[in-house]
Amino acid sequence: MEQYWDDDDLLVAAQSDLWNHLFVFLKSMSLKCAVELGIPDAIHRHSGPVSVPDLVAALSLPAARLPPLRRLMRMLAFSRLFTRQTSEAAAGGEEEDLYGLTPTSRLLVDDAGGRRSLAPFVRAMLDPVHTAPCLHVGDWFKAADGAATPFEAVHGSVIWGVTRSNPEFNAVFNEGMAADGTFIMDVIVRKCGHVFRGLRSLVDVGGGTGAAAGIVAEAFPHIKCAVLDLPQVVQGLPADGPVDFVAGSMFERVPPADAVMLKWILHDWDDEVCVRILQKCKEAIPSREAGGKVIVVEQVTGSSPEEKSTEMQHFFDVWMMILTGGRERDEQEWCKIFTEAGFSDYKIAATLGLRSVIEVFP
Ligand SMILES: C[S@@+](CC[C@H](N)C(=O)[O-])C[C@H]1O[C@@H](n2cnc3c(N)ncnc32)[C@H](O)[C@@H]1O
Ligand SMILES: COc1cc(-c2oc3cc(O)cc(O)c3c(=O)c2O)cc(OC)c1O
Repeated sequence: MEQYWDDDDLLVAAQSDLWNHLFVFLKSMSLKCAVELGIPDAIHRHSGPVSVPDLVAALSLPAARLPPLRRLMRMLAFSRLFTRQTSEAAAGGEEEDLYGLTPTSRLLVDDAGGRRSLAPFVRAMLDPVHTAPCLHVGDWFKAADGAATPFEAVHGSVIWGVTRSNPEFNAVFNEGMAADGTFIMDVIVRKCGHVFRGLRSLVDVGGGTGAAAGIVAEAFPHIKCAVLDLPQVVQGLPADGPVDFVAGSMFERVPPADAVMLKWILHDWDDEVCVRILQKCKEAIPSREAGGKVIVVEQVTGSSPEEKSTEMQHFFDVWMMILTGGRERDEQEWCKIFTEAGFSDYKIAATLGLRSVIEVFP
């Protein structure tokens, strides 16, 4: 230890690492700003790399914001959200950096009817309702008031209570989840459509505003698709579309179907509650021989050899700890929950990035 502190190179490297931990939040906050300003859309509309003066004009920003926008764009390009190239100076003019989209910022562009834009997801996750509890995790650890999560300690209610009492946040949250639902279900039906083949009906439990179920209905028109979610989520949604909406609670009754989908639901809850949810799902489906199954879309931690993915899995686990009191699980932990809920077998049908599609059989 002594030796370590005697090495100035290590000392300075440790300080740089500390700064990295300290200021990495500026990455999220600058991303939030870029989405709020609509920078990815503006670059897309320009159909080619764009200078900062052109961006200021396209976004109708005050001229005084030109120098700070240059600095923000330089940082975002360094973080690989945008590309940056220096243009030739026009005769007598100044050199201007030009900014373009990367595959990451392309995900934030609202085209094809907004289908693939993940901008609403960014808005939802970085909404102050979500970020405020992240600033109070230390207080929550020390408090003896019994709040189950930092979210509850700050907002005085679980997240589903806030979506009920705060219509603005309810809309932002549901739009964010729908953006992700459309994005990932498109990939799931392409990459592991066999999971849905042969089904006559499917109910997406906690399926939000029906984005994921809508993709299944579009890809497999013969499957009768329904969504069960809380009243504040499904009320007012169209009754004549490809998906039927049922207002209710998965703790009371799951509508009968060949398959139940649980996408990003179980990680919101502790093991005992997951078992109860799965038991309700099991009551809703026929036997395995008759085609019954539960389709779980969740992370299986430890399944990726990449350090970056593993870091993200830890982030998710802490995110769930802060917001819902849920957790991420490895394969053994999933297996235990499925078995305790009375299921006989499961199969990891595919792993797409950070999430896996798991078929769970009665
Ligand atoms: C994390 S979101 C996931 C939404 C969607 N499945 C997705 O992956 O985008 C959790 C969903 O569970 C719903 N939910 C929470 N409690 C519920 C309950 N008791 N019964 C039915 N849905 C519930 C929420 O309203 C929300 O839509
Ligand atoms: C679907 O991809 C992601 C989902 C989430 C996420 O975020 C929340 C936020 C919240 O207030 C309550 C919740 O129950 C959830 C979720 O269940 C949930 O899955 C977060 C992500 O990145 C941090 C996602 O990529």
